[in-house]
Amino acid sequence: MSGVLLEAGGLVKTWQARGRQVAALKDVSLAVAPGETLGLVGRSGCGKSTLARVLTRLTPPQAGSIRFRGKDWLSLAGAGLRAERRHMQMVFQDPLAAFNPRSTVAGALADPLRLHRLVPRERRAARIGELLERVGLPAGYAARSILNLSGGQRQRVAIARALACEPSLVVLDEAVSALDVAVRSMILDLLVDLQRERGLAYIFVSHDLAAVKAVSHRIAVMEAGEIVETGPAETVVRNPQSQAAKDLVAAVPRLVREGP
Ligand SMILES: Nc1ncnc2c1ncn2[C@@H]1O[C@H](COP(=O)(O)OP(=O)(O)OP(=O)(O)O)[C@@H](O)[C@H]1O
Repeated sequence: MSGVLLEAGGLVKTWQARGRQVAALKDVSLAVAPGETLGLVGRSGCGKSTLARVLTRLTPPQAGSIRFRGKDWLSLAGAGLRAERRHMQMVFQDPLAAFNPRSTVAGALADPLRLHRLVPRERRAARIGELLERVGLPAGYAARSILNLSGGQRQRVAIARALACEPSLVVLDEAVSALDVAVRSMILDLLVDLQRERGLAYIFVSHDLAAVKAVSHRIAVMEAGEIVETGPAETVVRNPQSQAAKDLVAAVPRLVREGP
């Protein structure tokens, strides 16, 4: 893990809501190395999703800079942006919202392969089968409707779709929060395996410190639109410095705090 894959500085995002201004990001800076997982944790409303959306360019910030893979990410446009986008993928809490619900699994996975011309047409079906098997689903699931999958299976398809793009960074926003505990730990194991295998970096956004600690190398703690603490995951959990981190740590079971 050397060098910097993503570097954001001075991000500011203020939402306008019914005549009111909400400062969701006040002056946020962070960096992620290749192959690293940065956990982003904080209580509801602190600005985590806004930060994920700004980093993935779903929402423009009012100020700040982002360098990704050595390029000025916020100034890319047109074909340059389309080409670069595949390197940063996002997985949301509710994958149904990210898929066309009328699509089959194969359709959902074929889109990025076609769009980014990643495999020739005649190899597409085989690649879809490989991707499904890699995330722990039978290749035969390709023919199923997205609607006929469980939440955990849908999240596996969302991960497969991100992988199809061969990204360097995947931003996961509450990606396991809606899953039951057993499925959640299987998906977390899958994410860690994929990272080891492919050198992927993750930004893992969650309000759940236990899940964040399970996968993160470093943790950034957010509070009211600011990152108030960043450090190695073990250090933040064992010896939190900010009040926000102390509150999060106090809310998780002792076993998680003290680790194996
Ligand atoms: N599209 C929007 N329009 C107006 N205000 C918004 C919008 N999105 C977020 N906000 C506001 O910005 C603040 C930060 O919200 P955000 O969703 O980023 O926080 P969060 O930490 O991800 O919270 P949660 O875990 O509850 O999703 C909140 O006060 C929220 O109400």
